[in-house]
Amino acid sequence: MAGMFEGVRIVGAGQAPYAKRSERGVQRLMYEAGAAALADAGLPWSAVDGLAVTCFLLPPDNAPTVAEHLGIEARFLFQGLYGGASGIIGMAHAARAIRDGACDVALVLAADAFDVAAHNETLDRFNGSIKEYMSPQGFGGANGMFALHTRLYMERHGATPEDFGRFCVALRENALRNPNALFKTPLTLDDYLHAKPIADPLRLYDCVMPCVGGDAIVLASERVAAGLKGPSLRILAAEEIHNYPANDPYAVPGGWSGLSDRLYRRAGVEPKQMQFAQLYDDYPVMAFVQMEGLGLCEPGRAHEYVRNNDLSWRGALPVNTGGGQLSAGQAGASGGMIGVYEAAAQLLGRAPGRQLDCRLGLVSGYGMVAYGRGLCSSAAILERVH
Ligand SMILES: CC(=O)CC(=O)SCCNC(=O)CCNC(=O)[C@H](O)C(C)(C)COP(=O)(O)OP(=O)(O)OC[C@H]1O[C@@H](n2cnc3c(N)ncnc32)[C@H](O)[C@@H]1OP(=O)(O)O
Repeated sequence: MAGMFEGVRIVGAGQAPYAKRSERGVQRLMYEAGAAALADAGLPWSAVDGLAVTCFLLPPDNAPTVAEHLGIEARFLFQGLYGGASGIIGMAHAARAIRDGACDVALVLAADAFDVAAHNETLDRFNGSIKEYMSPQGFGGANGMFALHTRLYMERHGATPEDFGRFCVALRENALRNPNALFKTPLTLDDYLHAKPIADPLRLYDCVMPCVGGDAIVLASERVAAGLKGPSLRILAAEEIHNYPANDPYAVPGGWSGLSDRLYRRAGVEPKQMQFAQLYDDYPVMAFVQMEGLGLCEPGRAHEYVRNNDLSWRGALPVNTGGGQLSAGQAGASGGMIGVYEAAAQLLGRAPGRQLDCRLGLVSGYGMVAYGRGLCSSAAILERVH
């Protein structure tokens, strides 16, 4: 079957390791992640002629200044404006540019240098409803909003704190095998349940920890990929949906149920074939909604799925195999690139300490950058070619 991204391959993945703090600026971290991905692919910087920068907190920098900083003479540039959905969207745009002959080798990258003051300012303003309705009441930031979503999910579906806790514990188990993850100590369900309250019902480990880091992948035309020694991946399908109308105004928002059928149909595969899922885990409840929308479990039943299935590397469908944002850290402005990186690294066989035996996997993204329901959702299915 002729795919959506015929003639395009993912050939490398790299990271600037996550850390709590660093003196290195965001451009430096992007350079480090890009250099690691290019070294992984076996390509020099001079081969790069396309760039997708997916950090949504980039201003006053922008994609041209990043290209300038990295010394890339670009024939394709993209800048992500879609929050945590941007990584997948940037990858898809870069793949289209290669498919259509605009460029041959594109870096898709993001990094976050994490400045506490700028971060707090952003969290109070980065979404219309938080800025205009919640922050003025002293209920600002993403923690306040997702506390409401979490409570709603609990009341509607009967989820318990233990269900969210099991999710966080599984991700920590995955992070312990990832040398680049921020969190290095085990987390028990008891630790989770007794952690400090943040915004009821959220506890500390329901929240991502903002950090420094960068993620990158390299896309190339089949012609370029054929000259490289390593394995390569196909993007079987990538979908995005924005401002997805919710039939139910009280449902936890998210558009994956609106893109899921198309995604699997265009990829020619089924949810049960997935060998991992890299979900956008800003809060466990959003990962639950992604599992449901993307057909990994029944609608409204993710909490039961988490009770009955091991989501760690030991289980049949490992989730967030590097620890996800909840346990590897949230290089928060990176537009969901952690999931894109982890999916590519796993399939390329370049996930030291945590490598799965896999050929096919799912990644999804989520951006909460507009008013209440004007959200950005994305997902992609990647396959190893050889
Ligand atoms: C982008 C999109 O479209 C959608 C999204 O992603 S929305 C999500 C955006 N991100 C956020 O909102 C960030 C959420 N996190 C937070 O606000 C903060 O981490 C928090 C309020 C949960 C905790 O902050 P805090 O109470 O000030 O903790 P702080 O005093 O900094 O740290 C105390 C300890 O807890 C640890 N810690 C802090 N946050 C942690 C977290 N989230 N998880 C685990 N440990 C954490 C620290 O490492 C520190 O440990 P040590 O004493 O061992 O050094």
